[in-house]
Amino acid sequence: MVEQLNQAEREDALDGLPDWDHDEGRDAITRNFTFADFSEAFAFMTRVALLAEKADHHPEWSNVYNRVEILLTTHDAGGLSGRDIDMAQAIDALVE
Ligand SMILES: C[C@H](O)[C@H](O)[C@H]1CNC2=NC(N)=NC(=O)C2=N1
Repeated sequence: MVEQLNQAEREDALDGLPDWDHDEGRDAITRNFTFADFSEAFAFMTRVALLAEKADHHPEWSNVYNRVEILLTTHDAGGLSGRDIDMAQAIDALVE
């Protein structure tokens, strides 16, 4: 069973992820990425896909040409969990 973050954990986690927005309706975090072209965007998605498989935690996402929109939430918990925060940090590390 995966537990949702409580309010204090949620605030701490979001403070540590300044590039991510909290979608309150979904209880999710989102970040938009823009790359030079489709090839760069898809290469990034490939790297995220490998992270997701390794963690068994998968993004909701979309891609239009050089843009990638990622939403993270934990379906098994019905909202944000530590798994989303870990995944966001790992994704951020890919683009640092
Ligand atoms: C069976 C499998 O472990 C679960 O369905 C995993 C897979 N990936 C997942 N990804 C996300 N984002 N949330 C989940 O609850 C989730 N659950």
